[in-house]
Amino acid sequence: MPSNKKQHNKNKHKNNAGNQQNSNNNKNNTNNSSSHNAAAAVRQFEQPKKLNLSPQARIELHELIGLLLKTVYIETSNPKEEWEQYLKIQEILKRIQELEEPLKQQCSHKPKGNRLANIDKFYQWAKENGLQYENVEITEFPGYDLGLKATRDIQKDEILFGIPHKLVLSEEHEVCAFVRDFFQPSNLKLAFLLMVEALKEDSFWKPYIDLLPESYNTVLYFTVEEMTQLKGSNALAAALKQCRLIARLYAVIYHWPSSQIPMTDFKELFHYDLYRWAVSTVMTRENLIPRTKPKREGDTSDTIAALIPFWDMANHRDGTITTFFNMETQQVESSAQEDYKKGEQIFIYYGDRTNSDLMIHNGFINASNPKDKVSIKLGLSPSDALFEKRAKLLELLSIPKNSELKVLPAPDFISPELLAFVRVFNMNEEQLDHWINSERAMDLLHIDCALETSLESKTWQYLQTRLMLLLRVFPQTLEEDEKQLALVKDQQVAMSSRAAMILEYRVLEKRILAAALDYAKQRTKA
Ligand SMILES: C[S@@+](CC[C@H](N)C(=O)[O-])C[C@H]1O[C@@H](n2cnc3c(N)ncnc32)[C@H](O)[C@@H]1O
Repeated sequence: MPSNKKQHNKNKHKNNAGNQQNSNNNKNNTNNSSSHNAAAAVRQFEQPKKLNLSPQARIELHELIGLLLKTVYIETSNPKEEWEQYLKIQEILKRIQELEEPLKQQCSHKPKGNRLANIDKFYQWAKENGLQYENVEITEFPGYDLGLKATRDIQKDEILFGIPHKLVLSEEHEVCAFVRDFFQPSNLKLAFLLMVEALKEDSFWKPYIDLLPESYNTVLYFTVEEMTQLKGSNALAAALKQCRLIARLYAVIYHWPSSQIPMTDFKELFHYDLYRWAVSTVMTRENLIPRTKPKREGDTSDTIAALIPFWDMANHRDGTITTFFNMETQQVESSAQEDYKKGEQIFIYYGDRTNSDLMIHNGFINASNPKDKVSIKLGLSPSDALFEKRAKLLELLSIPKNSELKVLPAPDFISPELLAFVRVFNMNEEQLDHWINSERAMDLLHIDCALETSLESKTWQYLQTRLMLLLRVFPQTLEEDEKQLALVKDQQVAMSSRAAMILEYRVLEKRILAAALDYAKQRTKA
């Protein structure tokens, strides 16, 4: 923190080097709350007025945020209403972003120019604070932005780097009680903390923040046109929900009392674009680490979300998780999941995620994702005369009566729970009674469970119809999308990387559905 007015004003107009110097000089003070408070008070007093919006802009913003709050709290009851709500939210946010543009322009979280231009300051800061890395460096890789490169041949299981706890940004750093209690999920606490640090010119984390991307490909950055391209897909509902949640949190934070916020000029500087950046930074880069401090009231999980500088430059490839928090050394350690030749990109495995999750939360997809799945929503109708019996049998199978069940890639196609649900759904009363009283009810989860031919045939017929309907909801056929994707990959059609990701996502989802449909057809014939 700057300790006097002169120093602060000087920094305001300084280049990065000046800020970095200041950050290094003050890094040991970041946990000293009395000097923090005193410095913050000075900051508030001397905050240049140009950062503030005009009174007219503030009045309009205030009204728009009121409208946004009303809109996000409307409960929708079908996909059409959800979509209309999304459009309304986007329209309000668009005007909010226009009004807040001066705040965005002045926001110090924006890396100055090319990200790699900030790399030396990052390394200096990271090394001074205990980062241990040899044989690995941050560099650019086409299609990935930044990534980690092996600077010599590396063998599987070799330790790649160690990152001390001091360099790990988590809720255990300075989150005030109000913020801590407000956000349940650890990653939302962390996003708030990052946002506050990004607004400080002299944050301890500045060299790290300056190396982060300026924007992301998460759904929070999708245009309405891009979101439209997800119509019919499995990912749409979750994507809209995410946009609505972050719009709601933005509006709620806007109304927080200044006295509760751990930064004096926060209310003047806070804006939507900064919030979606912070949330997206956390979503695309977080890792879970064990708590090092005792749990407080309301803390349920033993792990917390954390941003881990340097580690978070590694891109994803299928494999196994090789990053661990070493409690003895209090370091995050990562080992090589395979052999690497000098100059090759080093990948880590982010964990099992569907392409829908990857696209919504991580802003990329994995074309050969072995963990991909497509959900089908199924539920029992309370007006069904056999509702109670079906519900009872489903309970015996530990399947909720309203479920999202999974269609899987080859060679599985239909998950055991989906198959069992559809079997139960198609049983007559006699069959339900039989299976409720059978010790072998769990056999219904197995593909080759001995069932009456008529029930088996109804089951596969039902699955065929559902899969066909899911494919028909898309405005474009699989063949049309595949053709378009081939043209994009051959560079015969120009498309933004985000639009190409959405197109490829649709292709992958439809391929899973189409392959499962073929399988269901074969089973019907059998
Ligand atoms: C933890 S960061 C990795 C570093 C990042 N590439 C950067 O430039 O800062 C995760 C982000 O990297 C990109 N990424 C990671 N793995 C990828 C992959 N297999 N394909 C494409 N992009 C990937 C995505 O943008 C993702 O949100």
